[in-house]
Amino acid sequence: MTSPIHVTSEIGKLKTVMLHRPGREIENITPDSMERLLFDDIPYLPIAQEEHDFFAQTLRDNGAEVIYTEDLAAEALADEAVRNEFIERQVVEAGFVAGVTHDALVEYLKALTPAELVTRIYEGIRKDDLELTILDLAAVSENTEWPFLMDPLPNAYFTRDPQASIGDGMSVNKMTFPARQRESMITEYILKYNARFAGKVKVWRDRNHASHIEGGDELVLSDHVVAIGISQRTTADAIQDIAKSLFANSDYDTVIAISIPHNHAMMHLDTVFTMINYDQFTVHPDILTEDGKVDNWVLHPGKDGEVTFEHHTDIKEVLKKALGKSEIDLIPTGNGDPIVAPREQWNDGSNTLAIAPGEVVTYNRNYVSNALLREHGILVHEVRSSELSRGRGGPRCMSCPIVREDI
Ligand SMILES: NC(=[NH2+])NCCC[C@H](N)C(=O)O
Repeated sequence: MTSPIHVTSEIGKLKTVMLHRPGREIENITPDSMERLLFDDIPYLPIAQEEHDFFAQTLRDNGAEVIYTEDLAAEALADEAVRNEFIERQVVEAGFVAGVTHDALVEYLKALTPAELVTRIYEGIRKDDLELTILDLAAVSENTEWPFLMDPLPNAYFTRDPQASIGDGMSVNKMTFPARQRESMITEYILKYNARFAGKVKVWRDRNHASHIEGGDELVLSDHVVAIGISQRTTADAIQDIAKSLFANSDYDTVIAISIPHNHAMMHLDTVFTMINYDQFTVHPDILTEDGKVDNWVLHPGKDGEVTFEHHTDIKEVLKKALGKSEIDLIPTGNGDPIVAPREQWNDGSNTLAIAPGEVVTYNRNYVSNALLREHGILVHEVRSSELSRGRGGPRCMSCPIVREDI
């Protein structure tokens, strides 16, 4: 069985990548819901779509096949029984376990075609989409001011996070905030029922867990080393859990767990640290102490399926050893300037997507970081970023590599 997924590094030439084109879900954000929906502003959709199309075209122009979650999901949900099960689970996870509202939502969604269903799940379902009469007590308590019964999923264009390709398999993630949790159910159905993936993909860890992990924290450094952020979104126990599964079922034998601040600006490891070449990384200076240290733990297979772990602080030394390099070049976001670095990090200046060793896609607005990358010999393709950046994610967040060439 050859897997349709193959990602053994962050930097191997990108062959297939999964994106989601932002849709009307973006317009279903309001000032009141913004924080809960994990946005800092409301992007202007037509421009966000133009910017996203430009991003997709940049990837295609450089040899990548671009596939869209919305298309994969619609294909996966072609069968009526599968679709009905998906609808039931989406409605339950949106908080309607039974009762009048549950039934009305299920009925409404069942009348849609697969493509419409997927679009509506992303956009959210408003009360006034349904003809609802309040007939039971549960429906009375569900009748809040908020116009949506099922919230929009505006973060879906950050396809990096609900799942992560590692080697020939995936981790399908239990996400941290309710605003995003239903996103990874879409991945689950794609892997299970889309002909491209069905029956061919190993799942290292599924979404049926209490502890959470998100793809922005999962960095594939080589064919046997992954780095995972201990962050606002990824817990240490989830890391230990996926490490055990990788050690038991794959060629991975090293997990470097890197501790980063738990805040919105740096919600994932890939907002402060990315791999861009065999021996080059971007790093936001604020995660390092003055002498360049950061708490990290190196996990290896132990006895009886357990894992061993050692504490380190010298990340350069850890990377050198894990990757077998004599030097590691850490390139600071915003050239380490105390104003430029946090400004450019906020707009994802550290969130570079490597499309080949030493070749990256970045947002054009982070011009100080981009100039520095070029000085360090990196080939930089800039993409437009006025609206997309308002969701607090950059080129790495907006892409889920499915196939990369081995390095
Ligand atoms: N891989 C990433 N850094 N993703 C960024 C996700 C941003 C999104 N608004 C969230 O808070 O979830």
